[in-house]
Amino acid sequence: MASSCFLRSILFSSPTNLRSNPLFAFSPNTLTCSPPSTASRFESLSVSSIGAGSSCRLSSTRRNVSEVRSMATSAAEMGKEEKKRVEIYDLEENLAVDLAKFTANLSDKFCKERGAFTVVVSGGSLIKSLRKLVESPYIDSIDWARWHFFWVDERVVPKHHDDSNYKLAYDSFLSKVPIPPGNVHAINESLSAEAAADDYETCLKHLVKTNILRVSESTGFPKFDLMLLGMGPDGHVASLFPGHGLCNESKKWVASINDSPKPPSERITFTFPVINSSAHVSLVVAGSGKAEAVQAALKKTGNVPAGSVSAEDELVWFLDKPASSKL
Ligand SMILES: O=C1O[C@H](COP(=O)(O)O)[C@@H](O)[C@H](O)[C@H]1O
Repeated sequence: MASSCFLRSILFSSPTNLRSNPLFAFSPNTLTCSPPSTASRFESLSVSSIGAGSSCRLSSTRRNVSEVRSMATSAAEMGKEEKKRVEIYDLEENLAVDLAKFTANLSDKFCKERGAFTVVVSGGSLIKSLRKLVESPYIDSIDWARWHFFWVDERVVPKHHDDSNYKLAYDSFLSKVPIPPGNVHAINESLSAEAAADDYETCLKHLVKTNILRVSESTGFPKFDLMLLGMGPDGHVASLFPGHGLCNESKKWVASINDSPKPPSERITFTFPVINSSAHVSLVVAGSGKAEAVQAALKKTGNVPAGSVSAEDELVWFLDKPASSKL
């Protein structure tokens, strides 16, 4: 029962980032120098065309307010770019191996540092990409008792329904790992979408009070340790769809949507301020059908919600080769 409240090229936009050196194996916490993982096979791609990556020069000249504001915006954008990297894998199988390693490393770090690990997942294809985590060595080495598990979005359908993101995660992930049931924070699907969103937000606020969930010092929104997200072929993330007004929600933590362009129409979703206040975010995308949306998000050739995703500490795009084919 869930809790009641309900390459190898590592493509960095910052050329100065140490991790752009392929000698630094994937190790988000320690940056230890070791040979790249043999499990993943990458190909080399050039980096310069992805992301802003431009340098910002400041001079002692007096500037007017709008100049200063625009410099601040560019600096903020640059900061986001520096926290972003893109990993491209020949095979989705290798992507899944590294995604498990990445998640296990963060689990280890946060469980040791703060005694809890707050993890958010999306529905869709992401769940299949988490399959290596429920295998050896991770199944036995991860401190599952300290995990707190959330959904970035949910469809307002019964938990046993095929459209339920809870069911998807339960069938292939939660049923296989010993996360305490009270740490699995599912939505209350017996409520209306609006009430379920409010209820989930109340649940998050309670977890903030009890120090399970941190709050971002810079935004005041909850700061999850890790958000694992998929992306739709139209570039949507969570239930934030292209052109939908919810993409601009700036106050709510959790919002409801009754007109989702992708069925089912009734859903609840974390808002962008919550997603982007996370410490670590991974966007996991596979398949050629998503190549255009990946291009739009990373090369800014279009305006898709995935292009607005950022993280306070680190955003990593995990792509397979077909998904990266238009970069
Ligand atoms: O409807 C949804 O779609 C997205 C993307 O799904 P995918 O199968 O194309 O990866 C998913 O991330 C989201 O959680 C879900 O509700």
